[in-house]
Amino acid sequence: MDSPMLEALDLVGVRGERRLFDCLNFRLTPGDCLSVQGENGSGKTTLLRMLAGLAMPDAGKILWNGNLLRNQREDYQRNLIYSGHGIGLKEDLNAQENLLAAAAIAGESASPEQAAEALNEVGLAEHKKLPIRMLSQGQKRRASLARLCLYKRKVWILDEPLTALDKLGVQWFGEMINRHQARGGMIALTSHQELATKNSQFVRIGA
Ligand SMILES: Nc1ncnc2c1ncn2[C@@H]1O[C@H](COP(=O)(O)OP(=O)(O)OP(=O)(O)O)[C@@H](O)[C@H]1O
Repeated sequence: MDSPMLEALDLVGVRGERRLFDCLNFRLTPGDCLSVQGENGSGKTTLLRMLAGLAMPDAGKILWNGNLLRNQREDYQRNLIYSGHGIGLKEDLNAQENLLAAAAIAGESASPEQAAEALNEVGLAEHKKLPIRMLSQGQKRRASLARLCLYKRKVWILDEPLTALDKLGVQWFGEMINRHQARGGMIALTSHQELATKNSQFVRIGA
């Protein structure tokens, strides 16, 4: 297999009594962005968690490079950044410490200088030494997204990455997405806000 590929084949998601989505089919190759759309509670997070290898499909398959994702989760995780609904930061650590801890857990070697540079990129140059609990919601979101600048992974799965970002933040994030696509990265994301992306595929779930 020459280039990476993430594929869903007849994917089904069931929660409780509800069939959230049924027989979804899509394929992401380098430069592609999948935008998952739907109302609150329609199953977007459920789908993204499946694509991140964090939840099992109820039927159908997810393939990574042509093989079942569940049989190669470790390899897949090394290619993935998953950003969930929450910000996933430790409130008592500062942004730089959080970023270095996240990198260590992800098996990435990152120096304090590189972490500081990533935080500069997301506009937190002045705030990187403050405990997360002292940051605004938008600043926390930026600190959480700094991982995308710090380590290079092929697949970004992002659940509501725009939450709490201001206009400039949304613009900056859009540019980052474009750069990732131009480098051959793949993205699956959901957002209740408009985000202009290139090479987008749209999946709408729910009614
Ligand atoms: N473990 C579970 N057991 C039962 N129902 C669940 C479980 N997990 C999620 N659900 C339900 O599945 C539905 C889809 O949830 P999900 O979080 O995927 O929606 P969403 O589209 O991401 O919503 P939002 O836009 O509000 O973030 C919801 O009705 C939720 O209550």
